[in-house]
Amino acid sequence: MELATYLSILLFLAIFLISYVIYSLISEILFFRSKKILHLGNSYLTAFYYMTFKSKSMWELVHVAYTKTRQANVPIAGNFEMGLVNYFIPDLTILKHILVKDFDHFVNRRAITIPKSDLLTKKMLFFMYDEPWKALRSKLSPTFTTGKIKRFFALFNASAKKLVDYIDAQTEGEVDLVAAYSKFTTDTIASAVCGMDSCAFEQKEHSVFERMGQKLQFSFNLGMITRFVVMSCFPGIAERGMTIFGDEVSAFFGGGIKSLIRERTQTGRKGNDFIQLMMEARENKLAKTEDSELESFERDAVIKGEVKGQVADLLDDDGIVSNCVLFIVAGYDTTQSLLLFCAYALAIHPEIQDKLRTVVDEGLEESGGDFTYEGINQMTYLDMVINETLRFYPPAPTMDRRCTQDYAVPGTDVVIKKGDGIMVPVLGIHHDERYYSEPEKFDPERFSPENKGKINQYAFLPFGQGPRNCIGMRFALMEVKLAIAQLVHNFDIEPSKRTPIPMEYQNAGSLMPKGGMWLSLKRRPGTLQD
Ligand code: HEM
Repeated sequence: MELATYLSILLFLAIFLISYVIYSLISEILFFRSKKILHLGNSYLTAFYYMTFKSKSMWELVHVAYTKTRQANVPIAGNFEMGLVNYFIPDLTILKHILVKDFDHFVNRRAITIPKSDLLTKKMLFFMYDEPWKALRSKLSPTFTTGKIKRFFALFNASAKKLVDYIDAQTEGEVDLVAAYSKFTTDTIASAVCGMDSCAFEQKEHSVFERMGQKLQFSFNLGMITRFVVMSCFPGIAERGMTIFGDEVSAFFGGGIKSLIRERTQTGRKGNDFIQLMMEARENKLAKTEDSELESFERDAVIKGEVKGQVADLLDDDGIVSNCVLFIVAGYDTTQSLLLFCAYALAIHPEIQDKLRTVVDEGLEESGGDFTYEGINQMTYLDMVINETLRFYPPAPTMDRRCTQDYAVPGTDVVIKKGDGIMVPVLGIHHDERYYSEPEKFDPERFSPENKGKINQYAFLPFGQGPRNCIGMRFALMEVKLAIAQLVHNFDIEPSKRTPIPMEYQNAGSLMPKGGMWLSLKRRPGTLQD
């Protein structure tokens, strides 16, 4: 091809692209203007501008959008995302309707359509819609009750002790807690979800489970973005064998979990893990939790009305594989994020750390020198510190829904159409001075027994709200409380030269520090675990 022809084609394509971008931008602006809704700007151009010229992460970008809505004092704003109308909702009354009261209009997430050939994700609760989601969620809820989580306590404690030894062996002044907590969450998840020993602490290099577990993370690399785009825009192509996490991971988890199910079915042997709980759930052997046992967060999560979906093939062996993998994915990054920011907050607030240590040490003595489930639950100040960390650094800074039936937003003229998306700006709400006085102050006292009743429940959304909330909350909180109790009991935590102050975030699926979480950890002499 001649150079001139080649250049003409390039020029034509460039003009076409620029015209398309301008056309899309104008249509987007006109769309929101006609509805009298604050337009947040084109999501791609805004992302490009802030990430390139202002070095902001995607989470700070969502915060910029939140500030815009606060300044304009509007209950709802919007933009387009991947061709989808996306409503950004900072108003707590509207959120209460969307997440709980009118949940039947917002049962689904904005999730992509998963190819039926992808073993690891095709039956994940997270990606399920409508009646099948309701059926599966109703089946899985009893696997996360207090009694079941209590059974995992000994596993969590064993992993927390390995964590202490691991950190102790590292201490050369400063430690990057990202690696330590990655091993800890891998270890707890491997044993609680699949009854496997991850060997994460035993090996200097990453163990196989750790390596495979890390490949299960949603990240914003080119490969994963491309797969998501193909799955969203060209589901037909995705159906020809495309998987989200790749074949090696599919073979590892798919093969391992299925052979465990087979072995248990043949021998009758039982395990203390989610595989076992799901096998019992599919045989209807798990008792339904009584309403009287539920806290308000869980009562709001109860699915109202008759559940029509059939669960039989959702929890077959493939279904157990998909949902084991979901628990590994959902519980890894989020839990690690909470642990990291809690350690960070304690390092930069020594007075809070001292108070927490006194509570933990006293509790430990009362329970005879080792942590117990009941003892950890009685540490009110530990609960307050974790809650304040979840407010200040929510591991999931946004969450979403998709509208399933046209919906007139109460108190406004806005009608959200079927198929439109909703974004809930959790991070922004958690730092809004309308709901928290001095929101930029890290203050666990907000969550003291006297004060916590004053917080609007829709202004505290670390685990979401309503029937689609986080099913693993109890699991995560117990695991994190134990690990933090072990940390403050065994170490003095201080900032080091490399500690990021102020904090900067990376572009990751959960809120994560940029460049690691370096802290100085000094072993306390005479600790009970010595
Ligand atoms: C600190 C740790 C965690 C945080 C902050 C967290 C947060 C969240 C949030 C915000 C959601 C969406 C809720 C909504 O849309 O209303 C969610 C969903 C979910 N989480 Fe968690 N999570 C954590 C740990 C876990 C763990 C340990 C598990 C499992 C063992 C888990 C399993 C799930 C599942 C299965 C869903 C989807 C529920 C559904 O679609 O019905 N999470 N989580």
